[in-house]
Amino acid sequence: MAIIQFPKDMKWGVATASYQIEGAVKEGGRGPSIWDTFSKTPGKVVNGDNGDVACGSYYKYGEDIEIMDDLGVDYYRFSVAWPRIFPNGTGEVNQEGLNYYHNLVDRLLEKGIEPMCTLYHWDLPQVIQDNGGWDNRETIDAFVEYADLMFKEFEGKIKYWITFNEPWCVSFLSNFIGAHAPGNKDLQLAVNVAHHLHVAHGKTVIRFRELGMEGKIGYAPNVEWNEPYSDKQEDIDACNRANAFFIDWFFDPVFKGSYPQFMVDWFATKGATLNIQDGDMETISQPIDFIGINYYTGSVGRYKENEGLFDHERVDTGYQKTDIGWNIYPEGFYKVLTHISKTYGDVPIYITENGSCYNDEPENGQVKDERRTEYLRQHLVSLHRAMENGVNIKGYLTWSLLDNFEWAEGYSMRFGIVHVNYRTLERTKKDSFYWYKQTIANNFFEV
Ligand SMILES: CCOCCOc1ccc(-c2cn(C[C@@H]3NC[C@@H](O)[C@H]3O)nn2)cc1
Repeated sequence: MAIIQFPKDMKWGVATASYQIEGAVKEGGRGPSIWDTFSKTPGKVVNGDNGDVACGSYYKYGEDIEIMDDLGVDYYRFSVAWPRIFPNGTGEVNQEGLNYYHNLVDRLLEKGIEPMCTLYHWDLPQVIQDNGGWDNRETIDAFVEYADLMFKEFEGKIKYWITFNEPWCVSFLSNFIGAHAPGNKDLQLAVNVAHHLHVAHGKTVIRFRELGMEGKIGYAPNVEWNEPYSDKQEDIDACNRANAFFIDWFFDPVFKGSYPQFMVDWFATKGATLNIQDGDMETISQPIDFIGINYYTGSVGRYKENEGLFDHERVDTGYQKTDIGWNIYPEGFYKVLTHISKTYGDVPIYITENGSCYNDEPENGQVKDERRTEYLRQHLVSLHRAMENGVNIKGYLTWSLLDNFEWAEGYSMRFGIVHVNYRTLERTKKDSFYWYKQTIANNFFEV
């Protein structure tokens, strides 16, 4: 048996998001979000599921925190629902919404758990969407107004801030592929949205610095790794494009102050151009304190003319898959982390999401989810290997604490280390929960 030992200052945690766990969508003064609209649109979400109740965490957050206390986490990454704070997106502030998050944060701090707050995890106020959403540059300032209020309100309590979760999902998945809210299918729109998210991120970092806030700020892109099927240049180029879709497009503006030219040119051939205003790139590339990396999967890929957006196809080389159909590819975790470190420097990295979908159900009060434990084990081995190779990893937060509303998959797909009965809202700690608890306590595990 080998021991995988993590550094003494390694931080461990769990992650969730507001629309996926809170429920109480019409309570506490909350206004509607685009996910309330999208989930109620027939055909958009499996089984017509929605976040009306979810895990009931608006009322059960105390129980969730007791579970986290038992788990022994250092950090809890959650998101704030913008429409709980500004029901109409801007203007009048909803004190009940602020009170909810104060109660949550205060309870976390009582337990010695560090809150890591995501300001935007996809639940855009519907009123903002009605005014053009992220395609409208006015939304940038609306977001900065929201962030400014949150910084001031939670000063001294929240010390880790994430501006945007997975800008690739907010832009391309939601406005080009159309699988997530608001469900547009327009490449130019998606490119506009991505740019406006970047500008909003940069302006928020500037505001954070102007306020002289104690704490750290970053953002949390989702990445995958596409490995060339062969050493043929066309396969390498195709995978470079696929990787740039998730990585370069969202890292270069922040860390280099420019978009990757080969991708700008490629998008131009597809009819999508960048609409950059004076000062935008300087705004976007404000130095940040950390970056959150969300990694789930990857693939071997190769060139295929006229296939998809990038003349690129995934090759099924026999990787096992999770219950949501994603490849189990721990090698890709190591490769993407070493690529990011080599390309963008020594920026402190928190793994803000990594986890797997397995739909095991309780039997006699136990959930035997050995496959999830094996996924965790394999990916933590890759993480450790990346750290041994110099990648500046500060912490690991698994997705997710709870089974929850998995967007277009609804409640059909379970990512939690704790099972949720969506009829009774009963929580059941899975076997993976106990393995993760032991790993956190030991700061090592055996392979
Ligand atoms: C080519 C067509 O493809 C259609 C679907 O394409 C995707 C891609 C990626 C995802 C996806 C979902 N998650 C997990 C979430 N991360 C944030 C948190 O809220 C988790 O619930 N990460 N990526 C979904 C769908």
